[in-house]
Amino acid sequence: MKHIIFGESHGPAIGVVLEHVPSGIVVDMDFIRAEMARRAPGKSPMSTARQEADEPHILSGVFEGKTTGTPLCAVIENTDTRSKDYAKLKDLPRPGHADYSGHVRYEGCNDYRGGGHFSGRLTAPLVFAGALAKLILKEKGVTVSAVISNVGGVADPTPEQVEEIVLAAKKDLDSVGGAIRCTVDGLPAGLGAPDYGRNVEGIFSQQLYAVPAVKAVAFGAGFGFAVMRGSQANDPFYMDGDAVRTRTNHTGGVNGGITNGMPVVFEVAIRPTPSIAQEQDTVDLSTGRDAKLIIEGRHDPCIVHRAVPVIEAAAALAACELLGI
Ligand SMILES: Cc1cc2nc3c(=O)[nH]c(=O)nc-3n(C[C@H](O)[C@H](O)[C@H](O)COP(=O)(O)O)c2cc1C
Ligand SMILES: C=C(O[C@@H]1CC(C(=O)O)=C[C@@H](OP(=O)(O)O)[C@H]1O)C(=O)O
Repeated sequence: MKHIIFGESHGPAIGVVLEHVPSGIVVDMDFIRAEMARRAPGKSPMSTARQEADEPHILSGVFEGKTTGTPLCAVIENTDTRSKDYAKLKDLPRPGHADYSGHVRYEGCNDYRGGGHFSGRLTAPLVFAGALAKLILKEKGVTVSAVISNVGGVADPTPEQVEEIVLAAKKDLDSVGGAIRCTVDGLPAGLGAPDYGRNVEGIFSQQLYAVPAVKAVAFGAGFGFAVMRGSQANDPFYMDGDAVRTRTNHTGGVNGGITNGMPVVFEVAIRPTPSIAQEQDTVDLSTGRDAKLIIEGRHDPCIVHRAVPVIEAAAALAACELLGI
C-alpha cells in the first residue's frame, strides 16, 4: 500500500490517494471519523482556534461500504482559512518553520499561506490513511496506541499537568514541545531485514519523519542505551508456553532490523511550535536585509497532544508496509 498526500493548508482542500489497498476491507466510517476528531483543530484553548470539520469525502476506491482495491481518494475541505495573517510571510520567513527552506527548494513558487503543503493541517489526510491502515491491521491482530510521554520536560504528565504547562507557555507568547511514546502490538517475529531500506527502524522512521515537527525517533531505551551496561541493556529470553519472549523490552521489539515478537515500542520528540507571538529576528528576502517579525494568526501553543493520533497513523502505515500490505 502506498499513499500520497496532496493539498495546501489554505487551498480549497487537502487529501490522500492510497494505492494497492487490499480489497474487501469494511470501511468503518464511525471509526475513521472518531480518529479524525482526535486530531481536529479548534477543540481547546491548548490548540489553534481554526475551526475545521475534517469530514473526509471518499471519491473513489470504496463501493457498497468496502474497499475495491483500486486507488482510494479521500478529500477534506479547508473552510476556515485566514490568509491575510500570512501576507508578510512572503518576504519574512518564520524561524523554525519551512518558509525559507520551502522558498529555496521551490524557487519562490511555494504557497506560503498557512504554511502551504508544509502545514500540520496535512496530517488530517494522514490520519485518514492511518485509520484505514488500523482497520486492515485489526484483521491481523495488530494494534497501535500512543501516549504523551513528555511535555515541557515533565515525563509522563497527567492531563492536568499538560494543560498547565501548555497554557503557561501560551500566556508567555511562547510554545512548548515534548514527546510521544507509541506501541505496536501483535507484529509477529521475523519481519524486516538488516539491510538499507528494509530494516524495521528505518521503515518506521521514514513514516515518522514525514510528520511535521517530529525531530527525533528512538526505539526502546533509545539514547538510554548510551549509559547502560550490557547486563542492564540485554532483554533475557524465556519460554511462555510455546512462544519465545523476553522479560524486558529495552530493545523495543527489534533486533538486527527484524521484529523479535515483542511489542515494537518507540518514542518521538516533537519540537515546540515554530510560530510564536513574540518578536523574532528574521531576514527580508525582498531587500536582503535583517528584519524583525511578529507572527499573527492562530497557532497551536503545543503540537504534542494533537500529534498523538498522527503518530499512531504513521506507525500503522509502517506496520502495514512491514507486513507486505
Ligand atoms: C498537528 C500539527 C499541528 C501543527 N500546528 C502548528 C501551528 O499551529 N503553527 C506552526 O507554526 N507549526 C505547527 N506545526 C508544525 C509545523 O507544521 C512544522 O514545524 C513545520 O512544517 C516545519 O517542519 P519541521 O518542524 O518538521 O521541520 C504543527 C504540526 C502538526 C503535526
Ligand atoms: C489547521 C490546522 O493546523 C494549522 C497548522 C499550522 C502549521 O503551520 O502547521 C498553522 C495553523 O494554520 P492556520 O494559520 O491556517 O490556522 C494551524 O491552525 C490543522 O491541524 O488542521
